[in-house]
Amino acid sequence: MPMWNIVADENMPLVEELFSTLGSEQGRNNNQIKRLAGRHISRKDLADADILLVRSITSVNRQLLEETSVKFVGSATIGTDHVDTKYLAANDIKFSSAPGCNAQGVAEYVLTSIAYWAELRDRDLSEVTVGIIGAGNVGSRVIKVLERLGIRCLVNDPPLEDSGDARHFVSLDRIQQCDVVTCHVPFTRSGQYATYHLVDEEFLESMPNNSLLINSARGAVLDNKAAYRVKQAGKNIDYILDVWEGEPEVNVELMAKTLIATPHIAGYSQEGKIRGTYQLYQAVNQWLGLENTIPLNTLLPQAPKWHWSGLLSGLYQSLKPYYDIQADDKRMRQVKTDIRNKFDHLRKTYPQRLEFLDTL
Ligand SMILES: NC(=O)C1=CN([C@@H]2O[C@H](COP(=O)(O)OP(=O)(O)OC[C@H]3O[C@@H](n4cnc5c(N)ncnc54)[C@H](O)[C@@H]3O)[C@@H](O)[C@H]2O)C=CC1
Ligand SMILES: O=C(O)C(=O)[C@H](O)COP(=O)(O)O
Repeated sequence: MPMWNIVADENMPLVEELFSTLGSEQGRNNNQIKRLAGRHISRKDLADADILLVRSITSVNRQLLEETSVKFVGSATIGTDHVDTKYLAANDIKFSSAPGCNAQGVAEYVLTSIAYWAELRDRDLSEVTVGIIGAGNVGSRVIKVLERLGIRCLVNDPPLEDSGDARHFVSLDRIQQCDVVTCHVPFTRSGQYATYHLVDEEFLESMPNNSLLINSARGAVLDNKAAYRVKQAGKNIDYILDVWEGEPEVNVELMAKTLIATPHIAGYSQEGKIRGTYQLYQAVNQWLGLENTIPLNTLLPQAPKWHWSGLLSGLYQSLKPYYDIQADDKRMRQVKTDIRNKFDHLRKTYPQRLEFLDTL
């Protein structure tokens, strides 16, 4: 008789290794693990499930969970906009996500993006100012990396500023004037700090000529239609987009106008995915009052690290052997038709990528 019935997204690494013997120290084992495609997990699949482990493509809400036996939901992701946390709380279903798990992967994506843009547009990064919107786990890491290289950063984060965070923040209007803007906010539709279309037509029009906008937060933080219109009208601005409004749908007209287009893989380092599953293993253990018997460091790959040289000229070429963002862009552009149905496949078959920055 299995102890726990677990349903997990098929793209989550190490679930069997971490969860199949969970509870065995109490003489319980043989948990049953069912792996399913995240976008197709249905209420029927969860009829007898105790634990549901998802990634960002499963909408977790009443429609999915009502009349199921799920008692714990874990999302091996930073973002939680796919989860109706109010519904879970009201129905006594424990929820845990994986804050910060892939923040380093995103920071490395952003660093590489900026380095690529600077090389292509012949920009001296010591004279460039980067505006960061959102200074949580990802944004803070981006700031650390860029400042360590001597690149000037300005930061906007009204929720943190209002909470009394002592760091120096600037207004969104000031961010609009930066040479590079990069978004690291959660997706929220309502409330004082809603981020839906935070970067809209007016914002893009206000950005200086020859500037760069990076969105690796959530698609709808950027008004995709407005981004297309602004570019179509002749504005001299570059876009590097990892996330798309309405994924797995992609606005292919906008994609054609990007400098780099990727299929929501900014955080897809091997380590980031492993940390995501591991954080859920820790959370389930805590929920059950069990010890974490498997240490994280036994699961992480030992990746070669890039040497911080402090040299900004030639930065992209020095990073490229560690992370080739142009190859990611090429994979996405090779999809000529029906990208909606190929988006998940691009992500599922994403080549192994290792983190290349040492401890920050
Ligand atoms: N493309 C990818 O592969 C990945 C994307 N993400 C996205 O990045 C987002 C940010 O991740 P973390 O930094 O780890 O989250 P976090 O929760 O640590 O930080 C988010 C920050 O945004 C700030 N914020 C909220 N509303 C804001 C607003 N209206 N204006 C300015 N700042 C605002 C918050 O105060 C907070 O400091 C996630 O919610 C997720 O959507 C995260 C990981 C991977
Ligand atoms: O952690 C997040 O937030 C992300 O955006 C993830 O990188 C998304 O990856 P999937 O959960 O969609 O595989």
